[in-house]
Amino acid sequence: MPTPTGSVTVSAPGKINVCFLVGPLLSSGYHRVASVYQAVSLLEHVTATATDEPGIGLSVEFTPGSVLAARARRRADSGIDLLAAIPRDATNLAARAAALVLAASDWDGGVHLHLSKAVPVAGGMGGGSADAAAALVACDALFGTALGSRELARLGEQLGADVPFALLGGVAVGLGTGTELTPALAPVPFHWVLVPADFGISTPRAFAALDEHRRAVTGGAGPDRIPVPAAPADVLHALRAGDPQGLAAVLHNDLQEPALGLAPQLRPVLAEGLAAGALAGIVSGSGPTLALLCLDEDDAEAVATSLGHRGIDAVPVTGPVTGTQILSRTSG
Ligand SMILES: C[C@@](CO)(OP(=O)(O)O)[C@H](O)COP(=O)(O)OP(=O)(O)OC[C@H]1O[C@@H](n2ccc(N)nc2=O)[C@H](O)[C@@H]1O
Ligand SMILES: Nc1ncnc2c1ncn2[C@@H]1O[C@H](COP(=O)(O)OP(=O)(O)O)[C@@H](O)[C@H]1O
Repeated sequence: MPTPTGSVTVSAPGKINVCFLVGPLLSSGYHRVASVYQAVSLLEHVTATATDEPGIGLSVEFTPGSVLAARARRRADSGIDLLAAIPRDATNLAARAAALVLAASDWDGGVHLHLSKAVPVAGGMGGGSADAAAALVACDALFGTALGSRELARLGEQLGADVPFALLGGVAVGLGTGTELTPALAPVPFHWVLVPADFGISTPRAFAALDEHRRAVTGGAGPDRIPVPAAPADVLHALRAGDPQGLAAVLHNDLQEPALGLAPQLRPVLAEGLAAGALAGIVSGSGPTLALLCLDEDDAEAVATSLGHRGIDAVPVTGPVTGTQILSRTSG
């Protein structure tokens, strides 16, 4: 392998689960799911730079011009540092990804990762997973490990259930714990308005709340007895047909009620989104980001503007978009 020099910058998308069905609880603590992922045009960027000193360095910013950056500036005025929610040590998903690629390389130096974040943190949109996917691809290109997409997906799976999808992008069905991916067709863009919350929801807490609810309604029967969910044909049909009204009718997330139970203040925001003209609204993944599906680009702009007038941050996006992409490479 050649000596790594310079930097590689890679982008990776956040995601919405347009359908998320949660099946049985496994002994690993994970659940079997059927997830229909759609990658959307809210991107994370990771720049990996080779360093002579061993180890993994990390710096993080909110992408200049993003809603996250604007919000962070407002909160900084009240003495709150929103970047503090992002781990800067070896537990950061991007650092863990870099460590896996370093281990597969013969480079005895290190790497510095710079994360530029536009996806809400702990928002149910897979931002950390996107950072991990981007770091895997950036380090693979930097170290010349040429791991290939299957091996990168295998490493991604070790980092989190959403990482393989962030590598792939587009639209895909995820079975197993969400990592067994089959790409699906969605030839026409869909228009969404994202409403990021100013707090996070822990993914394990949302799954645990669902399990508790299931225990309560089944009179104690275990969440391990829930049937294994299958890919939803109606959702895949609406995506293939490019039919936003059809998709609006079948959006579904088993984690929505648990997330709304943990964050009831989201209910009126969902209602405001519908009143502003969205076709339907859903909690993305384990929340708390809301994804409002709109008829077309003009409607999405109008819904975002209307919510903005009511003091609610709202970001129009489209999907599907591609997975990880190498954007630039400098040679030191
Ligand atoms: C819910 C989803 C929907 O896409 O996304 P987010 O809301 O986190 O973005 C995913 O299933 C999350 O993916 P990810 O955030 O990568 O999860 P991981 O780090 O692998 O797992 C965190 C924890 O979530 C729970 N978990 C995750 C996936 C799964 N199939 N079953 C689970 O029960 C487990 O408690 C696990 O310890
Ligand atoms: N690169 C990263 N960006 C954001 N959060 C990270 C990252 N690495 C680790 N984390 C941790 O993972 C948690 C979930 O982050 P994130 O991926 O943004 O949300 P979600 O799993 O809801 O999509 C955060 O609360 C944080 O503690």
